Amino acid sequence: MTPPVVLTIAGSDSGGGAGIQADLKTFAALGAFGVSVITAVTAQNTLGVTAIHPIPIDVVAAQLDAVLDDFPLAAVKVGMIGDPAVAELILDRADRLPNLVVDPVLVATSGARLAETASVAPLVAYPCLLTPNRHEAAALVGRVIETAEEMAVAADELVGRGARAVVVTGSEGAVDVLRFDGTTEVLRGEPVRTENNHGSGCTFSSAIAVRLAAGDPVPTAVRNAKSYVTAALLGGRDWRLGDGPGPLDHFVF
Ligand SMILES: Nc1ncnc2c1ncn2[C@@H]1O[C@H](COP(=O)(O)OP(=O)(O)O)[C@@H](O)[C@H]1O
Ligand SMILES: Cc1ncc(COP(=O)(O)OP(=O)(O)O)c(N)n1
Repeated sequence: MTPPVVLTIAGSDSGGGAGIQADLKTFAALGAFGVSVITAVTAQNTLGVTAIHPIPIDVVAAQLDAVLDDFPLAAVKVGMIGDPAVAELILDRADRLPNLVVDPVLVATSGARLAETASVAPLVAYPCLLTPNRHEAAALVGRVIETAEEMAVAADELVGRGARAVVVTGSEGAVDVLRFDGTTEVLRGEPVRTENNHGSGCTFSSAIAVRLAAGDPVPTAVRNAKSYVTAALLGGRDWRLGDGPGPLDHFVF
């Protein structure tokens, strides 16, 4: 059977745990055929990021047009975009990008700055499904976010700016807050005690995109994606890949 095609527009992580590499593994694990547009190449491992090379905008546009000209897309995930011109490019082609999920990647867990807040701002006002973690949401709304109540207020504010749905993720505590269609849902997952959480945000947003491609309504897609991330965190809990926070086990099933 022909699988749904899901596109990731994101940066490459040479360490394989986050970015394009995590996205394509998630797509494959969940039954989608993955295609990709690389926005930046990072030299990265589990210990940190040592170099970032943005791909020239005409090459990013050429990749996107090559994909759009040949594949029927069922969903699109956007990760690290680095350059505001990439956000403008995505907005320019947005009517051909169904089920758009935007992870406004700003800072890696290792502390490296991957993008400026201004570079993702244009996409935040587009009716996509937005998946900031607490820190990214804080950067977007301009104040510190700690509690689930503060996550809910921030999600509501971001929906007010134009997003179709917003999930603010809470990392290790496994409490996420979804704001969609006028309602707020607090998702309480199983907190996994693990060092290996590199790429959890990329994996979560990619899994949402696959589930939307499969036809799940937004709340179901988010819940299913959260279950997948929990399973992948549990699967990789005891392995050692690199000396820092390692990747998830995307193929836990
Ligand atoms: N240790 C953990 N146990 C259970 N769920 C986790 C854990 N760490 C992250 N998650 C979940 O992973 C998903 C991605 O969130 P998060 O880690 O906050 O993203 P990011 O990598 O962008 O910081 C969310 O659903 C979050 O609740
Ligand atoms: C190339 C690239 N893109 C995104 C990230 C951030 O990924 P995320 O899933 O938020 O994971 P952590 O960095 O928080 O582990 C990245 N590091 N590299």
